[in-house]
Amino acid sequence: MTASSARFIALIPAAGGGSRADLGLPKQYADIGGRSMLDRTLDAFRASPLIDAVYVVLAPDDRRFDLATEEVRPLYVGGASRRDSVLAGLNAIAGSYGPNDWVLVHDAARPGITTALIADLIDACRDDAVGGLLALPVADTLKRASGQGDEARVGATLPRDGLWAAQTPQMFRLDLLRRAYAAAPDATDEAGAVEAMGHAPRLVPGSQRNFKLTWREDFALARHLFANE
Ligand SMILES: Nc1ccn([C@@H]2O[C@H](COP(=O)(O)OP(=O)(O)OP(=O)(O)O)[C@@H](O)[C@H]2O)c(=O)n1
Ligand SMILES: C[C@](O)(CO)[C@H](O)COP(=O)(O)O
Repeated sequence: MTASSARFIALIPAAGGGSRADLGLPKQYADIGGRSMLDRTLDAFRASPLIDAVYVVLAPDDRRFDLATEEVRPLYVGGASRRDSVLAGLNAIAGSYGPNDWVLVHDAARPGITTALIADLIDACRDDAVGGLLALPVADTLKRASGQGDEARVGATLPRDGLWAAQTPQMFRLDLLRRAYAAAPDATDEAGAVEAMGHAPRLVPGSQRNFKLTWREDFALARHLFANE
C-alpha cells in the first residue's frame, strides 16, 4: 500500500471512570442536551468523508454502550489507564489494517471536535514522516506550585514561550504507534510515546471548542456550548 492510499481509522478511548467529574456514572455517558457525550464525540468521525472506520474502546464490563451501528465498532478491551486502553484497541484492530494505515486517537471526553478540525489534522499530517496532533499555544501565565491544596503557593513563574497544550485527535501510523506505546507504559498521550522514540510530531492548531471535559463544571459549559448542535 502506498502512503497516498493509506486508510484513516478513528480510535476513541471511552473506558475511563470519570473520577474527577464525579457525576455518578462514567462521564462519557453523561447527558449533554439530550445525548451522551460519547454519542456527540462520535458525530464528527461518523460524518467525516476522510475517515474509513470508527472504533470505540470500552471497558470490558461496560453495559451502557448502545450505539452499535454499522458506523461504529465497539471494542471491549479497555484497560486501567488511557494508554492501556489505546494500546489494547490498537492490538485488537492490527490484524485488519496495514502497518502504514493512519490511526486518529481521540478522547471521548472532547465532544467539541468537528469534521473541519479532523480535516485540518489529516491535511497537515498525511504526507508527514511522523504524524502529529491538534494543540493550542498556551495563553495563560504558568505557575509551579509549592505545597498542595489549601497550602498551595507559587513556587515559580515559568516561561511559556513555545509551549502548546496537547489536544486530540493525535494521528500516527498504526505500526509506529503500537511500538511506541508498547515501549512507553507511562505515556499520557500518543505524541509522548512517539516522542520517546526520538520523533518530533507535527503541531497542528486545534480549537478552544475542542476542550477536554474533566471536571463537573466542564459539563455545564458543554451543555451551554453544544446543546443546540
Ligand atoms: N482507563 C482509561 C482511562 C481513560 N480513558 C479514556 O481516555 C480519555 C481521556 O481520559 P480522562 O479525561 O482522564 O477520562 P477518565 O479517565 O474517565 O477521567 P478521570 O481521570 O477523571 O477518572 C477519556 O475519553 C477516557 O474515557 C480510557 O479509555 N481508559
Ligand atoms: C490525551 C490528552 O487529552 C492530551 O491533552 C490528555 O493527555 C489526556 O489526559 P488525561 O489525564 O487522561 O485526562
